[in-house]
Amino acid sequence: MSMFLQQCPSLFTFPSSSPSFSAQISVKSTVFCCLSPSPVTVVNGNTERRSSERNEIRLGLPSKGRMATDTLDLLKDCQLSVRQVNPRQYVAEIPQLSNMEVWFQRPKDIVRKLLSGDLDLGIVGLDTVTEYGQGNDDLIIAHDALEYGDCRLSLAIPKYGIFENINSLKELAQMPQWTVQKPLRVATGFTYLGPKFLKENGLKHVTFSTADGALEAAPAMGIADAILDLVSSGTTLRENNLKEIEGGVVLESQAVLVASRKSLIQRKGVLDTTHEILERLEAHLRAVDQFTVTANMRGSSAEEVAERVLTQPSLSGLQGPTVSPVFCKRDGRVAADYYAIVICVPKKALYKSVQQLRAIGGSGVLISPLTYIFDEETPRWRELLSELGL
Ligand SMILES: Nc1ncnc2c1ncn2[C@@H]1O[C@H](COP(=O)(O)OP(=O)(O)OP(=O)(O)O)[C@@H](O)[C@H]1O
Ligand SMILES: O=P(O)(O)OC[C@H]1O[C@H](OP(=O)(O)OP(=O)(O)O)[C@H](O)[C@@H]1O
Ligand SMILES: [Mg+2]
Repeated sequence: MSMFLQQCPSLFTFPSSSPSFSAQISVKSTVFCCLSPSPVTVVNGNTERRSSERNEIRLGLPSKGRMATDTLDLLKDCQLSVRQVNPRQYVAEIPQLSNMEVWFQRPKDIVRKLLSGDLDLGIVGLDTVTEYGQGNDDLIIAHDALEYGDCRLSLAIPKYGIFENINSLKELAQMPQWTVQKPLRVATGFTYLGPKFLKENGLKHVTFSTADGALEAAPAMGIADAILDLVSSGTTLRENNLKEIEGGVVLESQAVLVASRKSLIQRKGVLDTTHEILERLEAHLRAVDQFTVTANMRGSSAEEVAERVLTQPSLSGLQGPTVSPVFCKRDGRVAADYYAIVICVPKKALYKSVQQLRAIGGSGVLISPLTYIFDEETPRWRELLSELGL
């Protein structure tokens, strides 16, 4: 059967039974159409083979785009380096984690494949999980703050024309211009979250169009009145004469570790592997921007030195200072005139800490970066178990 590429305009109505909300999504996209009279079902994920037939644990990582490198860097920093034979090969391994397959996929496909049971774990932006997960209960955010890929999904309108004095979502909603015949036209790649957000915020007459990128051009091209897209530095909006408005942020996003509830509960080894990944992520992320500071201090006893250290606000460390005697031999006798103190200090307080140490008699200050901070328990592991009812 021959297949050909064709422009297929299609019209989706907003998935709502509410008659007051007249949103429609008109989607013009390039799709594969089949020369067959019978309808074709297209799925992104498992069809025939049962996902439970495999034994390996599968982690989906972004194959390209701005998340790809940062994800590999984070895993490397957690001593979970991904070993990829060559960059065009989509399967890889993490030698530290036995029975683990890494699959490189586009972020949206990671979410789809978690839902279809073809992946067990994934790292993507929260925006992608929320958009493509569509509130599906099978997706669990195991780590919600991997500290990269920061951006927000936000509504933006032109700075000029009828929008010149419009600065909030409320003002936008109250503009008399939007009617059934002439609705507010919003361009967005977020065709689930966009309509949901605007409906929840009382915008009644809205239509949506979509494109795969460069949405910021839509208002100037006359295609849309507003756009709903990701914003990070705000440069793209500014350069295209657009502005964000108060109340227009749909969600704040960053990279997250997401898991399939079914896999966590049913697939052997997934829960243990998730525990290990979570432990390493939390220990590493807690240690980022923290330094160990050691210094010597003259004193009469460990308690006296500790008291002096604790008079300084930047020197309390994680659980208070560690103070240990430094022994030396004097006149044939072993004595401790000096004490070594060890504290953990955040980068931004580093210089202040050194100043405070010196002020109370500290000398020989040594500073080294921290790799991990392992707590007694990983808070997110507790939360995950409780989410799973375990
Ligand atoms: N400007 C940005 N600053 C920071 N993070 C961003 C920014 N834009 C997107 N992201 C994050 O990176 C993720 C991937 O974005 P990226 O642009 O690489 O791929 P994409 O837009 O999903 O695909 P495409 O290659 O089709 O543009 C987004 O889902 C979001 O979480
Ligand atoms: O606030 P800023 O720092 O300017 O970033 C925002 C831009 O980044 C993303 O686009 P991307 O670079 O991914 O291009 P795309 O439109 O092709 O996806 C997003 O869609 C915005 O256009
Ligand atoms: Mg993009």
